[in-house]
Amino acid sequence: MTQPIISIQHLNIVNGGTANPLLKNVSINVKKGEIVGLIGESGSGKSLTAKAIMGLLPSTMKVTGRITYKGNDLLTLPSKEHRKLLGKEIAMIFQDYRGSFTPFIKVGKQILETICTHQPVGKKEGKTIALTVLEKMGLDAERVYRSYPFELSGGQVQRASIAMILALKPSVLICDEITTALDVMNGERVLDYIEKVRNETGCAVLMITHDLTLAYKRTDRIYVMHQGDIVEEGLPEQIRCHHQHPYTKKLCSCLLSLPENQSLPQAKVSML
Ligand SMILES: Nc1ncnc2c1ncn2[C@@H]1O[C@H](COP(=O)(O)OP(=O)(O)OP(=O)(O)O)[C@@H](O)[C@H]1O
Repeated sequence: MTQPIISIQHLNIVNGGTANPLLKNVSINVKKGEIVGLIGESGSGKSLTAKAIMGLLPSTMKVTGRITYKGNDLLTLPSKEHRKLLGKEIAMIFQDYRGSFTPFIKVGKQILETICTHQPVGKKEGKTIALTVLEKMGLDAERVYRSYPFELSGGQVQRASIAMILALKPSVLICDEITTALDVMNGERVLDYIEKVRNETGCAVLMITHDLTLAYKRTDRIYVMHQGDIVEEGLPEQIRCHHQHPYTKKLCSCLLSLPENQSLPQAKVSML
């Protein structure tokens, strides 16, 4: 059986001075080449799980358990060693993209610097990689490359920040609600490209989302999180049709109540 590339075991997080744990005994495994969904309502602990992997939790939080990556426990790894893994090996696309770029440095320069820091390439090759990924995100690559972040729309900045991370081709990619700021077509385009990168590089993807449809369509396996607990895990179809936990049932009932087969009244559409 293939071993997970990243394994979270019995992760508990308590915020200093409070009794209620924010995460309770969370265990999640992601194998090479797998896209794993982590779904749950707002505040259930999805982002804290991601931040624990990235070593980005506030120092006030007390963390126990293990997060194993290539034999290292990320929770006990010295922060200098942990930081070395970020980018090329473990990368995260954040829900809040606004901090991805420094406002007064052109987007292209920032992407190029990131690529050249993490990949053994020179500036010329780095620029070609940057332009290619920007184009894959459906952007006017040349224009975005020479723009300042404030000259772009929110969705364009988000796609440029996703391009910057995907250019690094990490072994583990964490995506935290990455399509929330995007329109449907661009969201699909970004997810298609992530799938392509996964197929080409075999990277492991942890896809955090509260969008059940996205999780069903785009992941190989799903974990359901509720109030800091993993309450269910399985294949998308198992979660959809054979769930056991009352919370998963509640989640799925929202999706299944969509009027999929209902005959809708004929609407008149006029072409302009
Ligand atoms: N810096 C912090 N200090 C104290 N509590 C925090 C902090 N960050 C998050 N929390 C708490 O931890 C819990 C889980 O938060 P988390 O951000 O992981 O939720 P989430 O599932 O990602 O939600 P969303 O889908 O809204 O992003 C919440 O109760 C939240 O209030």
